[in-house]
Amino acid sequence: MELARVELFHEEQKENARREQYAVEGSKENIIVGSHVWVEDHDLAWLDGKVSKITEQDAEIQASNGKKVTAKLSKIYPKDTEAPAGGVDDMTKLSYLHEPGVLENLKARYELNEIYTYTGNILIAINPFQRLPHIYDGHMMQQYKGAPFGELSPHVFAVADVSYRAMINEGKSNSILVSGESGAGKTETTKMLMRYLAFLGGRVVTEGRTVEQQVLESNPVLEAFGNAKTVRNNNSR
Ligand SMILES: Nc1ncnc2c1ncn2[C@@H]1O[C@H](COP(=O)(O)OP(=O)(O)OP(=O)(O)O)[C@@H](O)[C@H]1O
Repeated sequence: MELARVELFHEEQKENARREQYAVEGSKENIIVGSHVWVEDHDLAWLDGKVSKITEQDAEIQASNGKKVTAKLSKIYPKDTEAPAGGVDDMTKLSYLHEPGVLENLKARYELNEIYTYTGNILIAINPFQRLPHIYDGHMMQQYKGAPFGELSPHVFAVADVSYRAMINEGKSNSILVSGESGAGKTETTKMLMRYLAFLGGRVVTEGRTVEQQVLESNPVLEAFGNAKTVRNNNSR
């Protein structure tokens, strides 16, 4: 799973953007025989299962794939059995904000082609490795225009919109930070941000073409400089 994280920075929101993450490790207080848990797995990253026995600091887990695993209590994490099957659109709604819980939520959404998920006002984007034109078309841009943040499904347009509005209303500079490993989708995400910002502000026509057209047409030229094919990305910059 390739992840890109889009962070929105705004003077007053800088602190909020760094929401404290907490991990709920297993202990004798929150894990008993019969508890549903996550345990690390060499091949699958995380396996879910049910605790069948507890001895001193260890737990024996009957995993859902049939494996029997023994792990330290501090290395297992409680699983929320009531989490919605399709995941939640904001990770702050999860009962347990730990790695397996977060990954399971992103996986559930990805399987439904929901590539965007919020964690507060941070947007997590998962590379779909396929074109999803319907989520970036003109109708979609129109929908996000002026919509309060969090009202519509998580989207890169929502991040661009709130940033643009803050700049206009408060007259302050705003930055959007796009981070992620090679091939995660930073360039594609940035293109969508630029397209949306150009859509909002680029209606002035000069020499027969709108600023929107001119900004977007400059993209392939800029991409041509320093472009390379790497193991992780055919279009790396
Ligand atoms: N939102 C998306 N929709 C469709 N395809 C995407 C999307 N995001 C990424 N991709 C696909 O993944 C490929 C790699 O993405 P991209 O070039 O944006 O990665 P990157 O994070 O900028 O990588 P690098 O750091 O190596 O430059 C794209 O060429 C595209 O095929």
